[in-house]
Amino acid sequence: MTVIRTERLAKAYGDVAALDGLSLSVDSGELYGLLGPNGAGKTTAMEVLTGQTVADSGEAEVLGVDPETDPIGVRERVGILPEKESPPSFSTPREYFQFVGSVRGMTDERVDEQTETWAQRLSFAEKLDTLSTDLSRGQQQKTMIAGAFLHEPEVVFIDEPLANLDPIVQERVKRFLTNYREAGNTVVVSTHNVEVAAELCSRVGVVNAGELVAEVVPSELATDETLLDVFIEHVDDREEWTGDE
Ligand SMILES: Nc1ncnc2c1ncn2[C@@H]1O[C@H](COP(=O)(O)OP(=O)(O)OP(=O)(O)O)[C@@H](O)[C@H]1O
Repeated sequence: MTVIRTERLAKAYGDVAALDGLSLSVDSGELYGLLGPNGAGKTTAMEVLTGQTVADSGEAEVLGVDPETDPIGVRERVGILPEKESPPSFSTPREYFQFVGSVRGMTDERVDEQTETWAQRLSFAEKLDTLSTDLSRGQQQKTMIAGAFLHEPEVVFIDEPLANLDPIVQERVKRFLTNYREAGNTVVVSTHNVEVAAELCSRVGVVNAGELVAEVVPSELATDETLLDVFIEHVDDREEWTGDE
């Protein structure tokens, strides 16, 4: 069943075309990767799909809801991990989870349960009552990840989820995401990390200059081909510095 769909989405910021005819479709139970270079339009696509910004033209639908006409309806039903945001500096992770829980209509008991579960999953129980401003960047990221999944939404949008996490926690988050999808939920992950996309995603959409330029099922790649090969084939058309002098 299709749970996320975009049709010829376009959005410009001044003369920059952030989205330029993006069409894609994601089924329930997929861990779908949006893979693209810096500035490809991944974050803008996630923002349109979660009702945080409006496209200039084209269509978008999440769980049958149009994020342009009913942005609150979409946000009620999905989890979101934005790329650049941190938990509010004046609150502790526990308070942030209580806030998320109240917005998401969770009972206090469920919030407490989930707070303990996530603190254990990501090893930050001793930081639950520390002001966010005094947390490390990775501890803030753990708080944001837990916040996105706290109410166990059936669709979750996550932007660079592994940023700032140590390798052990990265592995735990990857395993969690795989289990979450295997339980029938849908996750869209935006990244420019090819290895993460290849390892984690059931399907990857390569986005370049605001359009979908390729789709790949990593497990079906030929043995002599990698996701990086596909990425470079479709994206590396810029005559830029290669790293050699
Ligand atoms: N609020 C904004 N105002 C002006 N330009 C913007 C704005 N947001 C995005 N852009 C531009 O739109 C383009 C797409 O940006 P976007 O953040 O969607 O890319 P991205 O694929 O998520 O990139 P990255 O991987 O670097 O995070 C870029 O050229 C960016 O500079």
